[in-house]
Amino acid sequence: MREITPKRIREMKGREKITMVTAYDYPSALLVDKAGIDIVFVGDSLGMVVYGEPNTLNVSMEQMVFHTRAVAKAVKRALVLADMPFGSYEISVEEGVKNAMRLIQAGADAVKIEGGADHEELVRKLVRMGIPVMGHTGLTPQRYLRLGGYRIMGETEEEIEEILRDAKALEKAGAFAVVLEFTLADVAKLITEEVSIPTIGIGSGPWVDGQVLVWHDLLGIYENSPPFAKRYANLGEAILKALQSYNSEVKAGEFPGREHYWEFLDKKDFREKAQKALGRLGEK
Ligand SMILES: Nc1nc(=O)c2c([nH]1)NC[C@@H]1CN(c3ccc(C(=O)N[C@@H](CCC(=O)O)C(=O)O)cc3)CN21
Ligand SMILES: CC(C)C(=O)C(=O)O
Ligand SMILES: [Mg+2]
Repeated sequence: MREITPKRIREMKGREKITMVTAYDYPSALLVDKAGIDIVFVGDSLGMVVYGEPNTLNVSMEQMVFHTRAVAKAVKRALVLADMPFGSYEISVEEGVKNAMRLIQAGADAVKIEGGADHEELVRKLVRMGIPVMGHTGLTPQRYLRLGGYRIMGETEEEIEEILRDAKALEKAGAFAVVLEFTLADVAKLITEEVSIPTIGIGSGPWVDGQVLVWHDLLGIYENSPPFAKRYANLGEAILKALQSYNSEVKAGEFPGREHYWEFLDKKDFREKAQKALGRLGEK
């Protein structure tokens, strides 16, 4: 059992801000855990930042299982959360249960589902079975086609009502937290006050119980980051410089240098061995 549990996350509301960052592979998950981040999150955003898709609609259960397994191997302390991808939980509660179990068996401590009111039954069933669930409302990227792109949510009375209904449904069904993505900050504040479970915001302002960012946005290794993401480093630039140095050093014959290879000290010894090896090959 890892140190950060859904119960701990729940208890952080009103006491300490919750931090969450995505990771999709072993080395990045090691670093997120080591940094003291509370939740290491295998998001379906991997479809975009790892696989180059224009949205998150083509992410499969297989991809989520493989990436979750790699991340889970690295994490000792943080809570490991895995996204349920598009198509893995909408058709029936049974399919949702089966797929959530696959993510748990791959090493996740909890799963995240987009939507709230529409999936109350699934959330309740998973929680009863012992699978902790995080909800997700506001901008739900899996509704990309209906929304006609990614945009801020909660401008109209109807949208505010929908977000409130989702958050309250999730609380009632037993979810341990809810992501509020790209809502007006006032709406996120209202939700945070209206529900007893922690709200984790992304692009929804400061009046929430925690924040989540995508690894590639935070580190500056993705060109199409959303406008609300903050770049804490410019690793894209650093990586490009390193690759250009390698390229020019190989072309110039400067790499590998003397410290990066091993040679026979006794050249005569080598010539004799090579002679014998060549001769033996010739006999065949
Ligand atoms: N790299 C990355 N970071 C994220 O935070 C993230 C993903 N990918 N993929 C899944 C969702 C999608 N997200 C997004 C992406 C773009 C905007 C956005 O508002 N972009 C433009 C407009 C784009 C459009 O017109 O479609 C903007 O300037 O508002 C918002 C949320 C947040 N999530
Ligand atoms: C944007 C976050 C919350 C997400 O769902 C993801 O990275 O997949
Ligand atoms: Mg997601």
